[in-house]
Amino acid sequence: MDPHAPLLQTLQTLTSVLPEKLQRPRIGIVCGSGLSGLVESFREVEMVPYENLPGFARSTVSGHKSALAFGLLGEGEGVPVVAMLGRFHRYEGHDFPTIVYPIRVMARLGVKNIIITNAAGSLNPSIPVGTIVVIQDHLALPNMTGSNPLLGPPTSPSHARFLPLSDAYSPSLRRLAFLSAHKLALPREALAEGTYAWVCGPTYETPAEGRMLRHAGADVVGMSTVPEVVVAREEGMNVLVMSLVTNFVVIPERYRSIRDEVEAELLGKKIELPKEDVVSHDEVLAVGRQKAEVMKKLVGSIVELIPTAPDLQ
Ligand SMILES: O=P(O)(O)O[C@H]1O[C@H](CO)[C@@H](O)[C@H]1O
Ligand code: HPA
Repeated sequence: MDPHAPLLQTLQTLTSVLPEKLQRPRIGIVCGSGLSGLVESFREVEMVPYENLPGFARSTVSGHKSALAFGLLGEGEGVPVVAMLGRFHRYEGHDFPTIVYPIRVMARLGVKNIIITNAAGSLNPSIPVGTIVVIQDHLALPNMTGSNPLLGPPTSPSHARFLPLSDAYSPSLRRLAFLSAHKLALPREALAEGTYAWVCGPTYETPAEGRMLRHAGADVVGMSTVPEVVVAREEGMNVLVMSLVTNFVVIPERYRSIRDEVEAELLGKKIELPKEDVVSHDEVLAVGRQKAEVMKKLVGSIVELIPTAPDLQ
């Protein structure tokens, strides 16, 4: 896809269907697997299906809708926001310009701060299922091995050819996440800080892959987000990422030994086997549903605080 061609048409379509007060959202939100319910706290919502928007693909993953939601969030007049109800993943077969197209649209609508959510597996024994991890850094094997979302000519002459990512995750926005958790009286363990590993998917990790990512310093792993972060940074946005831990990545301390089992069997002995978990997308969506309310409140509170932070304007 030529990423430039439809941008103007997309913007014209949005201007023609949206009331004026929703046309310049200040904050963008990306809803992860099972997290599209974030839109329930918006007021004066206008939904624009992706199929009506030139340049937009359709999401094919359950737990992801296919619409942009515009609305007002927070007390008083409310802050104009736009949310992606459904994102695009590389494993769906979308190319990178398509995956990040909605982020480029948000940037042209005037979004300066973006809150990206996702569902992720925990690699860290001290980060249990249900925790919301405020991402401080990422580990992107695809970026390092030839599948970087910025491959190819820059989409604008104003974009840096070599984008620094050491400052990708805004400390000011991360601060607002923890302040919000305090304001909402969430228990301390509801939130954690950590590093997100991006894998292509759609396979979940083997134990050896999970172990490698853990040893490499990742706390959670998922199949999205990093392309959006990279492009949001290229477009000059401040980025906050919050991962909801929906499952543990299976990393057994030692492998079940089939040889031991056979040898024991031959000696007439029985070996007690530990139960081995297998992750499923249904499990991922179920935890999303359980934690929808907390995530909604947290995002709502952060959105309300952003206009009060001078360095985020
Ligand atoms: O990252 P999001 O879109 O929240 O979804 C996560 O959940 C799916 C796997 O269950 C994958 O798409 C993974 O990336
Ligand atoms: N691995 C990769 N992506 C995921 C996982 C996981 O365990 N859980 C949710 N998204």
